[in-house]
Amino acid sequence: MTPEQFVAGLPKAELHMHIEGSIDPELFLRLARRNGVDIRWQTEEELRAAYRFTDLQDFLNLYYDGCRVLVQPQDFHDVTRDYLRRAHADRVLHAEMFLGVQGHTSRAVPLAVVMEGVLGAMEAAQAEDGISSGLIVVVQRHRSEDEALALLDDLRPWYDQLLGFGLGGAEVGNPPSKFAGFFRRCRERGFKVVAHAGEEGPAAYVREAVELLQVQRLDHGNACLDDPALVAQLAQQRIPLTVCPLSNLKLQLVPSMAAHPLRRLMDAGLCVTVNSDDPSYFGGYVNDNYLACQQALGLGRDDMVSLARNSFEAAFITPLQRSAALRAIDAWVAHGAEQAPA
Ligand SMILES: Nc1ncnc2[nH]cnc12
Ligand SMILES: [Zn+2]
Repeated sequence: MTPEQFVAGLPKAELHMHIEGSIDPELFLRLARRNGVDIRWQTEEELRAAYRFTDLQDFLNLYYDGCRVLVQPQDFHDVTRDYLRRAHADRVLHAEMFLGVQGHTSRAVPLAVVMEGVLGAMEAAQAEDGISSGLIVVVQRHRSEDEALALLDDLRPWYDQLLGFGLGGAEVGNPPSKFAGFFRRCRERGFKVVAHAGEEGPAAYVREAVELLQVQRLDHGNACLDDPALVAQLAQQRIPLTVCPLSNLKLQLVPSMAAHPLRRLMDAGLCVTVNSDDPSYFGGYVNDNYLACQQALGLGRDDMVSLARNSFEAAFITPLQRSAALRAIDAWVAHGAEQAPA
């Protein structure tokens, strides 16, 4: 069995992807036409060529602009349903998805349009493909904490259908401490909390996310390696990292995949997971990310199995879901061993 076949059949969870980052070029053009939205590109090739970024802000400028093609509930439904179909094809059993609601409400798209479209697609994916999913609302860190608090109240009608809250957007200059009150209120209301930290920002931001925001998971977290005491703390508390290798490469945070810190994070004893972040902008879905690491960092089957097991340890799922997923991994590993050349 080739590494491609092994990864393709390996049961996994994806825990770090942005719904708005999964509009593939074909859907993007279709939605722009459907809604009469003026865009700069006419063909899928032109769009793909535009997906070259110098840093996170350069990417975010294009990404927020791209959100303009999402207008009606059906648009939010289509992009979510397409992603979950694609994830199911990568043998993702469970996906936790980020939704950047403020990128839509700030364009006067009603909250109900966004939420009903996305939640309907999650139900359809569960019914049709058996893939489970959870929704995490990410607030934009360049906006104020008051805006985040207002959004938390506005989302009250959907509390039962939300997993939790996260923090995304332009990291440097917008430290986690800016949102300490918001995260406290999210926790008081019983939500899971996660935050992007240490993607472009320093180890000090990772520490703030853990100590001030009390996150249950770190999104990226790569910069923790600059602070050995912090690494020891993350390992001891078993706070998972949702690492996004192709994203880091495309945003020029690492010079090559061979230089990616994934292996060092794993060797430090951290609960590391592999994810796609914004798959259509960064040129790869979750299995592409596993394979890029496997090839550049020489990961063996055991490493890939560890990453998949970690994804279910880190997921916000029930113990029953977790044990079923771990059994599915064991079954695939046993099957893989039977298929191995003598
Ligand atoms: N890689 C990323 N970092 C921060 N915010 C984001 N929103 C979408 N993708 C993001
Ligand atoms: Zn992200």
